[in-house]
Amino acid sequence: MGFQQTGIPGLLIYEPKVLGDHRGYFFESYNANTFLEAGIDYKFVQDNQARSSYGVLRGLHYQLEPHAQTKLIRVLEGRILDAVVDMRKDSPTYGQSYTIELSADNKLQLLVPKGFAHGYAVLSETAEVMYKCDDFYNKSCEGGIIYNDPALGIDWGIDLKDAIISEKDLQLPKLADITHNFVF
Ligand SMILES: Cc1cn([C@H]2C[C@H](O)[C@@H](COP(=O)(O)OP(=O)(O)O[C@H]3O[C@@H](C)C(=O)[C@@H](O)[C@H]3O)O2)c(=O)[nH]c1=O
Repeated sequence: MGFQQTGIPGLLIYEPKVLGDHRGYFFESYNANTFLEAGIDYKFVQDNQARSSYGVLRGLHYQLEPHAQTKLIRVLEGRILDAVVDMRKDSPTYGQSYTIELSADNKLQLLVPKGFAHGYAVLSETAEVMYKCDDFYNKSCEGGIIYNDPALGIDWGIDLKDAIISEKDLQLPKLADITHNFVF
């Protein structure tokens, strides 16, 4: 319960406290004070929700400054393999990827700071994913990394032959071909 480190600075796992009783369960899926007490102070301004079926792979995406986004990701239904890549040039873990299974059952949330690329693959028949963002969507600031960049070697937990990927995401470059700098 609470916040766990991932080994990548700023990238945290949050596990809410679930209160069960004879009716089912209740939990605070987000409480700004809980985050503040852990020294985490983001002003989330946009919530996104996406439904996808098995094999859908979205990402890896980020927004550049001045609209870079911190994201807090969780799953309302089903299971996903969530993946992030540290793109902060000044980070000791620059270029490292991190993956975690997030599901409606485990209720884990991943806090992804600015300067990371983010994506996920759906492991269950369907999945409903929700994430909070601390800046608004801005199409002109969008960027991304190709999901199968060999330098990252991300295991998405699905057979990539079955992956369902947008045309936009299939055109994304490798990390090594990205020239802009993310420094925070
Ligand atoms: C991300 C986004 C998209 N859109 C629109 C653009 C487009 O018409 C439609 C679908 O957009 P996309 O194909 O970019 O959706 P998707 O591939 O789900 O994009 C998302 O992927 C995950 C992995 C992230 O981390 C997010 O930040 C976001 O980039 O929704 C918004 O209106 N607001 C938004 O915030």
